[in-house]
Amino acid sequence: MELRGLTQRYGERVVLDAVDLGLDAGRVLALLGPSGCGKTTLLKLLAGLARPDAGSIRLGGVEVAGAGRFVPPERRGLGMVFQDYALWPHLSVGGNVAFPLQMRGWRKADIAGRVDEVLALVGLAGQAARNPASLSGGQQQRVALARAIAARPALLLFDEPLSNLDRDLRESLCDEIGGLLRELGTTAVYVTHDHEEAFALADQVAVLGEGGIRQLAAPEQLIDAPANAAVAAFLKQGNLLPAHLAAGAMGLAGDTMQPELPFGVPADGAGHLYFPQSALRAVTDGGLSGVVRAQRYRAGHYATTVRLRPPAGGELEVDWLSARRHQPGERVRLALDWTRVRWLPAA
Ligand SMILES: Nc1ncnc2c1ncn2[C@@H]1O[C@H](COP(=O)(O)OP(=O)(O)OP(=O)(O)O)[C@@H](O)[C@H]1O
Repeated sequence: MELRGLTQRYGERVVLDAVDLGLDAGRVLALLGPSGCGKTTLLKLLAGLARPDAGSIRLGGVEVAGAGRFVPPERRGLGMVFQDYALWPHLSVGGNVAFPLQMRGWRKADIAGRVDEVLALVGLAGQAARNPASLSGGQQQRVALARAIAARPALLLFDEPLSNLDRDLRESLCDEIGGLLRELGTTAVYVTHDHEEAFALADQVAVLGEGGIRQLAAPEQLIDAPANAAVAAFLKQGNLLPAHLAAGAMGLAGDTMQPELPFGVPADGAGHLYFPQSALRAVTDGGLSGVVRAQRYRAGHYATTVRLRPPAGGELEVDWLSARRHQPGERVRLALDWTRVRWLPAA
């Protein structure tokens, strides 16, 4: 899949602004971003449910949208899974799965075998005769998944497929979809606003925002090294503290420090420190001073939120893994393991 300069406007609003994006065959890409950032718009352009205002889309080396060229959805070789399952209520489970095969002119005998095969793949062996309405939400989404993969599409598109399901089911089905995609080796684009889902499923995650891709990276890299403060703030996988550097001294949460920075010291000015919760430890002297605001026990430690003294008022908090229980309001001092700190530019 290759997008070049892909642009989509609604009236004055530019939702996608000259987006370039590539995905190798057999890989899974998650599109992650806040509500309204254009995830669904991008998916619709890929599916052929909308025409881009500018730019091009190539699938399997073939241009399906571009200057003067537009291949309709049914000729793009895609499978789609939607949030609301979108099963046809007048067809049985098997009828739903068979439908795209019938549309593609498969032979009857081949269709029956393939329907059984994909229903077994999604854990619904022997359920072909059932009415979709008699199934649970999770089972209905499995039928939709079976229908999407039945014709062996070159590209699978998912639009928040798990958001109507409860948490336990979401997690287990997410793992199953991930396993299935790898087993089939299908290229997939998966839209979600759930970070955990994106990290669990995808080889690559594109964080969308401000009309473009803020960062495209593997989950580990996004979590460990977000490209900038906006990405880190959206992902919430670590602590983010505004900081100010002037002549080697760092202004941080009301204190001035002269840290041994592990990174090349950037030019003087404003930025953010980014570090994992485990980079903080309690000390009796020095460090950042703050007040415990909330605490929750998690196997082996207390996940603790500490409110710092921001230099110019307002709220500034860090998350810290403490070995013991603290009372809300208790004063603490936290030292930072500077070897685990990154400096992030503002945007
Ligand atoms: N047909 C349309 N006409 C006008 N504006 C639209 C249309 N479709 C989407 N938009 C606007 O474009 C922006 C991006 O919408 P889109 O549905 O792609 O966002 P999203 O990232 O998928 O959001 P969500 O997570 O809430 O589904 C939104 O501001 C939306 O209101």
